[in-house]
Amino acid sequence: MTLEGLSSVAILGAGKIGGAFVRQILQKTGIRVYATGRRVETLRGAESLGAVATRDNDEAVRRSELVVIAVKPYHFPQLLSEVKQESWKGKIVVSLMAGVKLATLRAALHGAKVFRAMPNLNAYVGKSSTAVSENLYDDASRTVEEFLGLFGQVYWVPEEYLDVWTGLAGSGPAFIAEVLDALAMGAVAAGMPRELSYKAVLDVLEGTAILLKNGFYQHPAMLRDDVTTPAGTTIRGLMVLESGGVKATLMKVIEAAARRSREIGNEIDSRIREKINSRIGHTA
Ligand SMILES: NC(=O)C1=CN([C@@H]2O[C@H](COP(=O)(O)OP(=O)(O)OC[C@H]3O[C@@H](n4cnc5c(N)ncnc54)[C@H](OP(=O)(O)O)[C@@H]3O)[C@@H](O)[C@H]2O)C=CC1
Ligand SMILES: O=C(O)[C@@H]1CCC=N1
Repeated sequence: MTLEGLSSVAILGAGKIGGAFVRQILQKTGIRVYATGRRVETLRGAESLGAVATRDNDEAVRRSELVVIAVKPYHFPQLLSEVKQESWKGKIVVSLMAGVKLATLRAALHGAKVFRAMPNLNAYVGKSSTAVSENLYDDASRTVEEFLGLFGQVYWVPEEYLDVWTGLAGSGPAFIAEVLDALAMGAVAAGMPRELSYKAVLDVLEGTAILLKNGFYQHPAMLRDDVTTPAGTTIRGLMVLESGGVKATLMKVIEAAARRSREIGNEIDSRIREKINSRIGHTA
């Protein structure tokens, strides 16, 4: 199935990332979107974007060919109890939940073609960097790749990289935002108004990203060296950066976020297995 062959998509949990997906799908395609949530504000928000908003997750799944799971990982067990098992059959399901493993998803969503993806909030403007696992089904994989392409760049990666990807690219916008805020505050401390500092720092970010992305430098360290004049201003700043252990700290930031993604995956797996076992116990 190509994207053009898709008539309806369900977004289960039209919150921050789910809402960004709803927005892009409706801006770029004629696909009908069923968006779910619990609070009136969530449903109204989705409706105002042009989605069919409902609290009924089962109905949203039944009426759609492709289903996106965009609830928090710890809400996944509850979501599962709201959708009949047979409703998942034959559906393409793309989970955006941090940490939740393919094995867990496959155990929970019998009969569905399951994908685990990790986008980021830049999906709101079609600039996500999204990793997805695994490329097992010909037709469905093509559909998923085209679908995720609506939100930005798509990379097929082995599942073993997805927790790191979550720490780096999924959480990334928050880390970059913190760094930008700190740099702008530094300029304020040195005497420049906040608004002007913020504008300047965003320009620096954009230009640096373009230089690196377009291959003008093979490595960020080469760009750094071109900026750095002997006994100039940059080297003085770099010395402070080094003595503050900023680079090591940022490396640990990504490591810690990736570790948390793995922990979440294990926690949710135990909860889902318990749920499945108790269901089997019930029917035996
Ligand atoms: N935020 C981000 O940048 C990214 C998040 N993710 C992943 O996406 C998922 C969502 O995160 P985020 O968008 O930040 O979280 P939000 O809390 O903004 O969105 C989650 C949504 O799920 C809804 N929800 C919860 N339970 C149910 C249910 N039983 N039925 C229907 N809707 C339900 C909530 O509805 P209500 O508001 O009405 O309570 C809420 O709107 C997480 O698993 C996260 O790991 C992945 C990549 C980036
Ligand atoms: O903080 C989180 O857990 C989610 C996953 C990636 C971005 N936000």
